[in-house]
Amino acid sequence: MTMSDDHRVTRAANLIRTVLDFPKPGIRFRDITPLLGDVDAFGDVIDVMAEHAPANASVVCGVESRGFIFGTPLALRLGLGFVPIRKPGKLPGAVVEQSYDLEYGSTMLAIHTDALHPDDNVLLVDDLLATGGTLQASKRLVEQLGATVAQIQVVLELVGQPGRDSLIADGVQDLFAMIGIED
Ligand SMILES: O=P(O)(O)OC[C@H]1O[C@H](OP(=O)(O)OP(=O)(O)O)[C@H](O)[C@@H]1O
Ligand SMILES: Nc1ncnc2[nH]cnc12
Repeated sequence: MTMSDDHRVTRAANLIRTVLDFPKPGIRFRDITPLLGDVDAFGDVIDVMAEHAPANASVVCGVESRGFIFGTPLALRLGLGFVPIRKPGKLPGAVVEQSYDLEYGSTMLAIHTDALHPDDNVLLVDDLLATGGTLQASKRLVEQLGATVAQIQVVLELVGQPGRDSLIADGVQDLFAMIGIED
């Protein structure tokens, strides 16, 4: 069965709204808020993510801020702890940081240095994969702490953007993207 044969995935995909020229001219913004507002569809998305999670995952890491929306319920569903990867200046303890480029800008991400152990197998979660810059930086943060990325999950992949290829070139072997949208 492909993902598009799963009525749960089809319904979720139909609840993603496209907003033209947000936040900058030329960007087709994929807005997940209609999906989040539908409790059945939102619950289905977490179910499908949990069904695809690797059995050896020891912790879920989610990327601020939309990665938190999917990463925290997924962690609870899997019975795992959650580690936030945050934008700069937000985490109070000692951190490691990585800078990265976005489809519409450039910024940094950080993780607490004591958040992961070298034997952790991380399930890394975000809402959307576009250029891949966010998840590449996040993977580097996990690896800077000596842990391993067991799998990356995103709800939405912008097909035609370089994200998938750049993550694969970076050594990602397990990438689950629930919904692909031609960009
Ligand atoms: O693959 P990329 O080109 O890196 O783009 C994907 C990232 O962009 C968005 O986050 P954004 O930085 O807009 O922050 P937000 O989640 O706080 O809205 C999205 O939630 C992903 O994290
Ligand atoms: N086109 C897009 N829509 C929503 N979030 C994004 N993050 C990066 N690109 C995006």
